[in-house]
Amino acid sequence: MTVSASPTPFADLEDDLVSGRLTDILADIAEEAAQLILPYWRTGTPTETKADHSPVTAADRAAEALILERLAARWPQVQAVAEEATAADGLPPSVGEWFWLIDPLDGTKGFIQGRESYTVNIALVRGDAVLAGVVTAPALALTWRSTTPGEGAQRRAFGEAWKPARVRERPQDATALVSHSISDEDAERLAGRNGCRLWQGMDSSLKFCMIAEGRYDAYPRTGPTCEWDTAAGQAVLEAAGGRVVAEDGRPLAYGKPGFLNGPFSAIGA
Ligand SMILES: Nc1ncnc2c1ncn2[C@@H]1O[C@H](COP(=O)(O)O)[C@@H](OP(=O)(O)O)[C@H]1O
Ligand SMILES: [Mg+2]
Repeated sequence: MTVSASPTPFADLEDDLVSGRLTDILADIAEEAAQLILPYWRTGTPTETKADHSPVTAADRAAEALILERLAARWPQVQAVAEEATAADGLPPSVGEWFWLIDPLDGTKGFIQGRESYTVNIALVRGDAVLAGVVTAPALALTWRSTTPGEGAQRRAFGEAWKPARVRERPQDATALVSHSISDEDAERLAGRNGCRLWQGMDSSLKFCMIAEGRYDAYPRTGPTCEWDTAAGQAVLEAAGGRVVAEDGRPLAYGKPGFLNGPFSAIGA
């Protein structure tokens, strides 16, 4: 008698991950969300304030609803942890081995002020490690993704073919990216601590992608972020040859209490 192992509920998800189909599909979903967001940008869309005092708009909510619907249709077995659902309904009491981390609109403050660097983020986590991710910048019409594990990162302009994305060797005048929410003094200190003479402010997870494509060298962060702010960017940057390390020197881990990150440094080469 032959006994065949019954496939786990996650076998097709793993197949999609290993074949690279997963981030093909995630990229299409993120770009579809971008098309929902763009009509709200620079049109004076009303802003509400969430319980944590951070801003939210109808664009955040519409994009998240679309992403959750698309993910559930294709992979109904995978739990989703998403910024706006969490803000409305509270944190899930627990997560399974596999889960999505979704930030439908990262860099909302900049989005409201009409800046270009806001992003759509979808990442797949297994245990405490991020395995795959996609970041789309609607206003720039660009998407970055991790590919089959071990096969690098890619970037595409909307409607065009994927091209490889890779971190650069550190130049003489290495440049750090930092959040707009910190002071110039803190930016200079953090950049110096990461071996960068220069620094520039930028919103959202775009910072990870700019390092992943070899335009900048580091993104030090001491202020709090949520796991959905970093997971997709970390997957892209790691695939591109970079690292995102917590204070203990290990890769930034996921599924932590409250889905809250401590300080970290994202580093290119
Ligand atoms: N006190 C806090 N706790 C948790 N996350 C915070 C925070 N203050 C800022 N953030 C996160 O930092 C993100 C902005 O990062 P940056 O300054 O690099 O653009 C915000 O994402 P959203 O714009 O999605 O709310 C928000 O989630
Ligand atoms: Mg965010």
